[in-house]
Amino acid sequence: MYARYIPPSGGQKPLRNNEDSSATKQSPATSAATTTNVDGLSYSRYIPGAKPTQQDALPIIQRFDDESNSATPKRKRDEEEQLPVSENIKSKKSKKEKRNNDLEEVESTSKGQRVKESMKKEKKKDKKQRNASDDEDDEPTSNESISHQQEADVDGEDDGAHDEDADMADEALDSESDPEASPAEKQKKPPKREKKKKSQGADVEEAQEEEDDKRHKAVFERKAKSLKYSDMIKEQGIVEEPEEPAELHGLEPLPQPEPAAPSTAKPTYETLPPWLASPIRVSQDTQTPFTDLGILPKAARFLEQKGYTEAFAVQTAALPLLLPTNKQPGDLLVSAATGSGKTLAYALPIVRDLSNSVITRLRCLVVLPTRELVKQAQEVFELCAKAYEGEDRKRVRIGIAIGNQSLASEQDILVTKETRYDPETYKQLEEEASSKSTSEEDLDELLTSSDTRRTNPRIGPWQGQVIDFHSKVDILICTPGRLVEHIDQTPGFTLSYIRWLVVDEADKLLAQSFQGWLDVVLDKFKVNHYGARDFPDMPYSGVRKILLSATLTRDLSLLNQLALKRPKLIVLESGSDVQVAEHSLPDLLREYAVRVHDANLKPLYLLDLLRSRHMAIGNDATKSDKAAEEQSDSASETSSDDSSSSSDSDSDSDDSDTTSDSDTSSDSDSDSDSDSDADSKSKEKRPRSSLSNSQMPRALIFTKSNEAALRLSRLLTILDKSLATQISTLTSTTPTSIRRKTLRAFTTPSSPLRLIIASDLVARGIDIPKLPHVVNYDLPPSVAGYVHRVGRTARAGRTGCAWTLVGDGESGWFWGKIGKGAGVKRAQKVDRVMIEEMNEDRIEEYESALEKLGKEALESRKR
Ligand SMILES: Nc1ncnc2c1ncn2[C@@H]1O[C@H](COP(=O)(O)OP(=O)(O)OP(=O)(O)O)[C@@H](O)[C@H]1O
Repeated sequence: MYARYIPPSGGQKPLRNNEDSSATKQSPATSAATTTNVDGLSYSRYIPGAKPTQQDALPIIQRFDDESNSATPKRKRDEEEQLPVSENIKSKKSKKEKRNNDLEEVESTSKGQRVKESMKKEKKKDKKQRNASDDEDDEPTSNESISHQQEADVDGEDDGAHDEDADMADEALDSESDPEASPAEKQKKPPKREKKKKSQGADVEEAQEEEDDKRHKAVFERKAKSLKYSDMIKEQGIVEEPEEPAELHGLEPLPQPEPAAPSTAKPTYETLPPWLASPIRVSQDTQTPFTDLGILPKAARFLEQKGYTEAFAVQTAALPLLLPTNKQPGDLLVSAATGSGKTLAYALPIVRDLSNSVITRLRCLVVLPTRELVKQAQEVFELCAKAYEGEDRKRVRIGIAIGNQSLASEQDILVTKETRYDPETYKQLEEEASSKSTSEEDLDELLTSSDTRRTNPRIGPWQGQVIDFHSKVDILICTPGRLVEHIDQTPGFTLSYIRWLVVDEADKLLAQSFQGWLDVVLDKFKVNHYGARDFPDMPYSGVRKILLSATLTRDLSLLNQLALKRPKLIVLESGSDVQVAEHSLPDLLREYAVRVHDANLKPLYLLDLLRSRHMAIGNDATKSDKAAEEQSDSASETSSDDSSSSSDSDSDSDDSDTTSDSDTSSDSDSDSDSDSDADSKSKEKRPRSSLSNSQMPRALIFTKSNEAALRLSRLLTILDKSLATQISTLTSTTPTSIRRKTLRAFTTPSSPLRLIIASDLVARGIDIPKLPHVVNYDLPPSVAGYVHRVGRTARAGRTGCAWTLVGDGESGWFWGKIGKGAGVKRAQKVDRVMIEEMNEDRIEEYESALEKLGKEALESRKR
C-alpha cells in the first residue's frame, strides 16, 4: 500500500487517510476529479476550475492498495498465493500478459471516453471562464505544475512520448469531439483552437498522469510481489546454489590426453578362461615318490606298506596344489582317465589338513553319485587317516551317509548331543527363536507350531536346559540326496565349519539335480562365522572345492554354479600324444569290436566270445602286457610283504575294530591281489585254445537296463547250466548288502564267480582290482558312458581288455562316435573280432532256451 501525494493548494497539508474528505471542499481551485480505473482503484486528478461533484468530494489523497477493493481480484490473488512458487510465477506471467492486453484495450477505449468527457466539460468551463478573466485560463496553477513536477521526478521517462501521445489524442479529439457540428461551426473552430489546445493539452496530461499512475502502481506491485516471493523462498528453505566460478581460459589450447600407444598384443579368439584353455598337463606315465611331493615320511612309509610305492601322475600333479606348499591355494579340477588314482589325490591332502585340528568338527564333504562309490572312497580315506594318525596329529574321523539305514541311526553316527543347565543361554536362545519366528519367512512355521523349540533345537525340554551338538566326524562322504536330508532334518548338523568340498564324478553330479543338493550346500557356505573356515597352515579362508571325473565337463555354465576361486585344471595325457580330446582312455587298455551279424542271436555271440581264444589272448600277456604283469607281480609281492608287515602293526588291528568293514575288505583285496596274480601266472602257462566253462575269464558284462541284465543272466544259465554258479547280476534292484558281497566274491580268486552281468549302476568309479575284461553286451548310452564302462579294467597302470558287441545297425554310431571318434583319445586302435557263424543245432538250442525263459517270466508274473 502506498499513498500518492497531491499537494493541497496554498500549501495545505496533505490529509491523512482517515481525515474527513470535506476538507477538500474548501476551495474550488483545489477541486479534484476522482476517476475509477479498470482495476477498480480510485485516484484523483486536478482539473483547474472544475466544480467538485459528489464524486469529487472524495479525499484528494487516495490509498492504492496492492489488493484491489473488489472481491474478485482479491480472491484471485489468494488462489495464486496458494500455488507453488513456479506455478504462481507462471500464472502471474500469463495474467500479467492478459492484464497488459486488457489495459491496452481499456486504455484505448477509456482514454477516448475520458478525453471526450473532459472536452465537454472544458467547453462548458470555457464558456463560464470566458466571462471571468482570461489570464486565469492560460496559466496552469502552481498546484498542477508541482504535481506534474513530482510525477516527472518519480517517472522521469518518455516526455517526448507523452507529447506524441498528446498530439495524437488531440487529433483524435478533433475528429471525434463534435461530429454533428455544422460546417459553419466548424469554420468557427480555428479561433477556439488555441484555447482548446490548451484545455486538450491539460486532458492529455491527465491521461498521461493516469498512465503514469498505472505504471507506478504496476512497478510497486511487482516490487511487493518479488519481496513476497523472496520471503516465501526463505521460508521454504530453498537455498539458491552459488554460481560456480567460471573457468577462464585464454587462447592457449586445452590439455589433451596422451595418444594411446598402438597395441602389440595379438588378437585372441579364445572364449574360455585361461585356466580352462591352458590346463596343467601331466603325462600318464609320470610317477614320483610321495615324500618328494610334501607327504610326511611316516605317512609315505605307511602308504608304501599298503602298495602305494609312488604317487601316480594325477597325484604328482594334484598333491602339491592341495598341500600347504602351494602358496596360492585355490580350487582344483581334475580330468584324468579312469583308474588313474584320483581318489588318493584328494584324500591324502584333506586328511593331512584335518589331522592338524584338535576338535572334531565337520570340515569336509565328499559327494559321490552312488553308495558303492561312497564305500569305496571311505576305504581310501580310512587308509589316509591311518597314515597320518599319531605323534601330534589327531585321528581323522570319517562318516558316511548313503541311506542304507534309517535317518535316525545315521544321525546318531554323525552328531552327538550334550545337555547342560544354562538359564542365561536358554533365555537368549528363546529370545532369538521368538524374534526369528516372528519374521516373515518363518510365518508358516509359526502357524503350524508356537513351540520355539522347533526353530532352535538347542533349546532343551526343561526350563534353562540347553543342548549342545557336536559333530562326530571330520569328513562326511555321502550321496547328494542323503546329504540334503541331513541338512534339513538332523539337529546340530551344520556346514558352518566346512572348508573342503569334493565333488567326485562331477559331470554326473552337476548335470543332474539330485534334489537340488548343490544350491542347498552352496547356500549354507554363505554363512561365515569368524575364523571357522580358516586353514591352519595355509593362507586361505573359505571352502576349497575339488571337482573330478574321467569325463569332466568343460561346460562353463555348469562349472560356474560352484563359484570357483582361483581354479586350476589338471589334465592327464599320454606322453607322446599331442591329440587334444574330450576324453582319454588308459594307455594299457585294449579295445575290440565284435561284429554281430544276427542281433537275434546276440546271447550266442556272447557265449562264443567268452569261450573263445580271443579272451584268453586278452588274459595272456603280450609284450607290453608282460611288462605290466611283471610290474603288477612285483607290486603284489610288495603288497603281500606289506600285508604281513601291516598285520604286525598294532595300531592297524586296533583301528580295524572301529571300521571292521573297510579293513576286512582291504584285507580281502590284498588276498585277492596275490591270488589273482597266481591266477594270471597260471593263465600264462595255459594253451591258447578255446576255454572250457571252468576256465571262464573274469568279465564284467554291461547291459542297457536292469531287466536286460536279469534276462541275459537267466538265458545264459539255461543255455549252459554249468554257468549257474559263475554268473551273478548287479543292478539297482540288487540290495546293497548283496551288491557288496557280489563285488567281494568277484575279486576273490577262490570264488567260482567269474561273470557279473550289470546295468550302468557300476559303470562309474567302481574299482574292481585287476579286472581283466569288460564286455559291452549292449552299446553304452553315450561316449562318456563307454569311457566309464571300459575304465573298470586297465586300472592303476595294469592292462585290460574291453569288448563291444556291435550289431550291423549299430556299427555307424559305434565307429563314428567311439571306435574312430575324435572325442576319445586312445593309445591303440580298436581291433575287429569275428565270431564264427552259428550252426542250426545251436540256433535250435537257443530257441528252446528262449521258450523256457518266456514260460518262466509268465509264471513269475502270475505269482
Ligand atoms: N600311488 C598308487 N600306487 C598304487 N596304486 C594306486 C595308487 N594310487 C591309486 N592306486 C590304485 O589305483 C586304483 C584306481 O584308483 P581310483 O579308484 O582312485 O581311480 P580313479 O581315478 O578314481 O578312477 P575312476 O575314474 O574310475 O573312479 C585303485 O585300486 C587304487 O588303489
